[in-house]
Amino acid sequence: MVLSRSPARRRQPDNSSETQPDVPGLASRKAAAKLLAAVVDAKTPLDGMVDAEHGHPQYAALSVPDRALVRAILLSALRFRGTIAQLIAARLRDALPPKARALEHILHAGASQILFLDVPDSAAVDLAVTHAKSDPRTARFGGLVNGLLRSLSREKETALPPALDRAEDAPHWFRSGLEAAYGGEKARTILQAHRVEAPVDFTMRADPALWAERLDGTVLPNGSVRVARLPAPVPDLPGFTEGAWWVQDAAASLPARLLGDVAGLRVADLCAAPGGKTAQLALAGAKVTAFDISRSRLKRLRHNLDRLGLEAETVEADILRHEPAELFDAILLDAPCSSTGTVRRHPDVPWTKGPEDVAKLAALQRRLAERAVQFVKPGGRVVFSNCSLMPEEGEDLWAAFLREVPGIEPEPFRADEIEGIAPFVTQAGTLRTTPADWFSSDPSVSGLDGFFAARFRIVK
Ligand SMILES: C[S@@+](CC[C@H](N)C(=O)[O-])C[C@H]1O[C@@H](n2cnc3c(N)ncnc32)[C@H](O)[C@@H]1O
Repeated sequence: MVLSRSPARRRQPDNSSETQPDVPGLASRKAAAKLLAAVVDAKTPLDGMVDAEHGHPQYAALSVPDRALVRAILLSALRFRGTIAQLIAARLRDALPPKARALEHILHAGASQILFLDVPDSAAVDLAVTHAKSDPRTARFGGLVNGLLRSLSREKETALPPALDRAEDAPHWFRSGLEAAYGGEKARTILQAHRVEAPVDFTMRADPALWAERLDGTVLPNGSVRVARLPAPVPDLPGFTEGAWWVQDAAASLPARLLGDVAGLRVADLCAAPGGKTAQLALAGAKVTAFDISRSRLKRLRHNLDRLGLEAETVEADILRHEPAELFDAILLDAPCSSTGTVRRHPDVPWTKGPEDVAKLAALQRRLAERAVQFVKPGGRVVFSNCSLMPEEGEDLWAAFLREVPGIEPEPFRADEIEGIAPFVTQAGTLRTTPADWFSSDPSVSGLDGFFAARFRIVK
């Protein structure tokens, strides 16, 4: 079915939803389209907008179940953005005009529900139509929204599988970056993994086997426990209140361990919040000082450590300016990055970031890594890490750092340092994980966050 846009009508737009605020389900659909616009058009990260306390007002005004629905609509709309765009385009005679942004977001939010969510198609269509009619920018497209989404609902069984095969669900800059870094085949596996919600990994204070049983998970080679889908919100799971574990992707648990035996050492965690790696270092017996530039994130770190019954000194500071009173025995620098390694959890990342952000963040990381050198005693170790998949923030940055920064020498990782890491240790002795790693026949328990890590020692 091919639809064309209906001609503009003279009559005033129907603002019925403004005057009928209690059309059930309408507020959540409006919030979904609004937040989709904020991500795609204004490049606003989703996390802040769906924050329980400080989220977008339209989101914050919703009930808890409606918020969950909005998040689900957005996650699918972003994970399958190319597929949805292709299925919409196939049902239009003319491409949507570039200015029809509001209409595009209503269609994408509606299609996300019809194709990927357990929402009755009729409700998804009717609410999208009501939404379109209620907005002066889209009021005249009510008929188009109705026809297009109904056609999608009728034809989805046959239309979706080939569209999934054909469509590219990531923007060009991101796909080409992955292809250049990992080659076509691995890039495709990574992009495929990005369509599936990541499993949840836990780092245990002790006894992973016992907790794997209690949480209905499995113990991974590195000792993390993996659960495909949580049966309840994290604070309601067994072990939360007593601080038996914390949520941490298995790949994110590796950098702190690659500092080696830190028992009794003074260790600085230079970009520490919210504190997953600080907790590991404290648990391993280090005397940890956790630095972070963000007061609110440090507050979260302290809250997390309190729950876990672990201790660390916390310092709110910009480490580009801060001068340590005393040098440390070892440093962990888990630097701010493009977060392109966490797309399974944050499918907005490829749409809110671009190559210019990667370049800026790589430059910042280089400055932070140079500062790290100033925090550590001669002979001390530094592990640098981040959750980016882009070599500009990883392998390339590391090669330039080694060439250009005096007074350091690399300390390559060994394949047997931590059980299970052998496949991730590169020829250069760095660590590289991707969502295509630890891939099994069941995608819901496969993959790792994308991480880069490297280690050096101060020789001055
Ligand atoms: C990737 S996150 C760290 C995650 C943390 N290591 C963990 O495992 O939970 C990066 C952190 O760096 C902090 N940060 C960014 N620039 C900084 C700076 N100049 N000085 C100190 N902290 C900084 C951010 O506030 C953020 O909390």
